[in-house]
Amino acid sequence: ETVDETQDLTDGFSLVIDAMKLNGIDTIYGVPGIPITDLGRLAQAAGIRVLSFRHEQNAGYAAAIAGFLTKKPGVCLTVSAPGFLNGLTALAHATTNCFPMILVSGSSEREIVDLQQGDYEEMDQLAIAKPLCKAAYRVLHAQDIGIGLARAIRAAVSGRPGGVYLDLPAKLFAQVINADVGAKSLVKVVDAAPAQFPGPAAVKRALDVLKAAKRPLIILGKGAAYAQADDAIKALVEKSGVPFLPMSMAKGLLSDMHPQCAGAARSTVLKDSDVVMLIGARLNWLLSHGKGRTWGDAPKKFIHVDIEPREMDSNVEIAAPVVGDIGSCVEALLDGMGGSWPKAPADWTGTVTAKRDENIAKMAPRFMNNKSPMDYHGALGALRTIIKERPDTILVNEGANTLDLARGAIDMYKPRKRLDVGTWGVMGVGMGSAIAAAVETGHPVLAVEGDSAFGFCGMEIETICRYKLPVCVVVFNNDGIYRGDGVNTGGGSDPATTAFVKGARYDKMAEAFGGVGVNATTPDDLRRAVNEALDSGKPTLINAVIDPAAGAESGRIGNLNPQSKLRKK
Ligand SMILES: Cc1ncc(Cn2c(C)c(CCOP(=O)(O)OP(=O)(O)O)sc2=O)c(N)n1
Ligand SMILES: Nc1ncnc2c1ncn2[C@@H]1O[C@H](COP(=O)(O)OP(=O)(O)O)[C@@H](O)[C@H]1O
Ligand SMILES: [Mg+2]
Repeated sequence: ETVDETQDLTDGFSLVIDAMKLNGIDTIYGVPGIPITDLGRLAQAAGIRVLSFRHEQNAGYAAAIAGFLTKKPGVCLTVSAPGFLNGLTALAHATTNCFPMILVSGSSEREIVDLQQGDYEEMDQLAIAKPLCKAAYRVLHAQDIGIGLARAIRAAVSGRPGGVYLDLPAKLFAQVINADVGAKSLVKVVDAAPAQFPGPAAVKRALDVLKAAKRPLIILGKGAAYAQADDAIKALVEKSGVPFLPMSMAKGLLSDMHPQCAGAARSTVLKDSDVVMLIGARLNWLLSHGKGRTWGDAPKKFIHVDIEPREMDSNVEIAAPVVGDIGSCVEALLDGMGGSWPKAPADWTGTVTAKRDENIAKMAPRFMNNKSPMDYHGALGALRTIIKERPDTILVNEGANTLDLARGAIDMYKPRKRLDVGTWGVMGVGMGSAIAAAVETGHPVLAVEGDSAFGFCGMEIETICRYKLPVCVVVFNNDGIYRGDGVNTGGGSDPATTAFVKGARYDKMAEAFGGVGVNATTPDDLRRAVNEALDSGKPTLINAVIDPAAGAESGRIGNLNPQSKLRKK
């Protein structure tokens, strides 16, 4: 395009910002630096909220969770090479968890990279990103920025949501074109995530299988939470009368207190059910691949509702695949059920409810203990009460024991209020998730972190203080990974490989940045400090002292760890 200098002009910086605003992208999570420092400044000046983090991985986790919460792609902006690489973990995490996110990274000049002539932060970022995300695009000309961003948005949210990489070489930003040419080049994406309806035959087949069930179960996954088809899902569960099992980030879709919730009877319903309807949940390692002891010997029939056709038969035969977006699929199932539908057999629902109530009663006393130093259940007893009293609070959770025990201990009452490590079990998602949850929803956030998990992202406490976000972080400090009483069997002076400084005071970190720091040694201390934080909305970091001997190696998944057979007893 020749540029007519007598006319209004625009440039790459402005076109990126205009394309984002045109498509409703109002927030960017990132870390400034060459070549995108000015892009961040100009975006902020143009009214986009630009949040600067201390490490790109946390900005990426924030963008991923923003995508999960809003169904619009969360945007993470990084510098080239090292910044891009730091963002990649989050991009791969978003893709694995089906969260829509766009990693936008500045990059080096193609001519120099492709001749490997040693550019500043030289790296072929597009090639490196491709295997780790849903789609990856690079834009070389200013007039292609509009279509480039449009493609990235559609790729992120359509079909199975996921991570997308958008590569913007440094030279692109200062390119100048005529403003009218620029304006015409922008694309406002129409219907980015089109409804995808299931075939009538698939719906009928699924309902026939469900109707014939003697011991049916519905499993709700984070895809069902993401779909924001809350009323339809509730209607399906209640019309069918089938017990439901929420996966971690689907908790609260229907309250954990709902009479059909089988969360506390998980082992029973997985083992004894004869028909299982999966809604936005994969039969991956979290559900033992649909095979083995967990699922008992009785033959099972699976109904699988998912937008990704290739997910069907991924692990076990699917008797009734229902492929489409969850909202459309659940509406179609409800229509197919017509006016009246036989409730799930009473002997089955009775068995499930009895088992659930028995397990809840067994656990109850453990949450009442007032031990000091606290054990997990004593500390969680304080927190579960607070979430029950404050159901709008968003709960962020990571760790091993801190994650596994909190998942079952803290009931959730509303959809998309529990944000945790997701499918990979990656440590370090906590602070980014907490920041995005506060920014995107305005609700107060309670982040319950193992001390090791917190260590991966703890520097973002400064970010939380800087933006004055209503985030209360509770570090379950058991002096280590899994436990704090490990021993260096080599007899040297080094501590055990899983140990941390004994009696560390994480709360003092908050004071460094003007936040509130509290050291809590009893459940009452913890309850008081969290309530004060949630009432004040002030950034707060609570060091909850947990008994170093209270945890189990790798929480609930120790069986995944290979053990040496030759190890001396
Ligand atoms: C990025 C990363 N590194 C390491 C791990 C391995 N890992 C690690 C390091 C965990 C931390 C557990 O310690 P914690 O202090 O966070 O929790 P508890 O001590 O309460 O169990 S849980 C876990 O799977 C991981 N999942 N992700
Ligand atoms: N809008 C949607 N409609 C249908 N399926 C969806 C939608 N969004 C995500 N999914 C699907 O939801 C599933 C989420 O599964 P998973 O991450 O394993 O959940 P969980 O770990 O909670 O069981 C993925 O297979 C994904 O394709
Ligand atoms: Mg720990």
